[in-house]
Amino acid sequence: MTPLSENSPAVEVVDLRRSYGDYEAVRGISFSIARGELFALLGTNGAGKTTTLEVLEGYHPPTSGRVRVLGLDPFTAGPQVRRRTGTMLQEGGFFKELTVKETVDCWRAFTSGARPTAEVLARVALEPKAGTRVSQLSGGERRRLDLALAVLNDPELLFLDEPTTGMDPEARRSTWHLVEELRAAGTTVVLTTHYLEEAQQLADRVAIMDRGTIAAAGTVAEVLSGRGDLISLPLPPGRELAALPELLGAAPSLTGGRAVYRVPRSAPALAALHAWAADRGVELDGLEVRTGSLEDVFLDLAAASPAAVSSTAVSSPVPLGASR
Ligand SMILES: Nc1ncnc2c1ncn2[C@@H]1O[C@H](COP(=O)(O)OP(=O)(O)OP(=O)(O)O)[C@@H](O)[C@H]1O
Repeated sequence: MTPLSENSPAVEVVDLRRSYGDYEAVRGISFSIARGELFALLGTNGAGKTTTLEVLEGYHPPTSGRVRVLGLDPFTAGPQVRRRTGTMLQEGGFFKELTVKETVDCWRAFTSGARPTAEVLARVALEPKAGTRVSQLSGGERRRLDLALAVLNDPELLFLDEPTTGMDPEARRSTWHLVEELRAAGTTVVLTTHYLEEAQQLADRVAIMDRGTIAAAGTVAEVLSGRGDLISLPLPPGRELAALPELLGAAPSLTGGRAVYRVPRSAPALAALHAWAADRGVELDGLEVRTGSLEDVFLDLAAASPAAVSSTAVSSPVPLGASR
């Protein structure tokens, strides 16, 4: 067993490739995750996130490239890695006839160092459902049970594959709170999500996958840097507003009933816009300004590869596509 020094990364991926038959789902990606970091793997549908996660979790070997988790090869050293990691899969494999409490008791029986059942249920606010059969839980409650089981023994490294899918906004926020607490206690977290607000809220760093490669990576600020701000007005524009592309130095994209202009910085663009409007007595009704978001990065990826992204990306939190 290779020891993990304090400074070695919790996860190291070098030129990972993974094929299913002739189809290469992951095409040579590299990244590393420091201990205690929360890293979000984002991407379009079918981009290769789950495949990457499954290689990290030791379910598949890489087709080529090198992967280390807590200093170990997760495929050949599966049991050692699994003792120190927690995993919340997209689909939990529950016995549906057991109650919530029986499910936790059952998992505790074969997990060393597991927390007491009452504490586990309290962590995810499922105490009132302790006696309910798993088959009668809502989708969001089942995800909370999944999460409780993933953190049963306070893992050093936690894999969360779309943890809040199906949760209502309150449950989502309390899950974020729990994930933040775990991270504050030093847990490294690898998260995949289609909710971009979730990544913006939680992640120290993100990598955005598209068709098996990493299209952008860094802190959210780094990924957004240089992308500019967005100024938008409702459509149809008044006749005078036809001059705006020249004034703002950008042609608009037409989306959601609005003309959206991307400018390098909003402050000088707005000053020029208001001066221009005051000179001509033009009203700028419905003017909105916002900084760029991860959603914009996705919309750009969608424009480059329309088939890869669902068309539902409108407002946050936004599921950019359904789970497999
Ligand atoms: N067992 C498999 N056999 C063949 N192809 C597969 C298999 N699993 C995944 N794929 C294909 O590999 C590609 C990547 O799939 P993957 O599930 O890793 O993507 P993803 O980014 O997690 O997508 P989503 O966001 O839709 O869950 C997809 O085109 C998928 O159809």
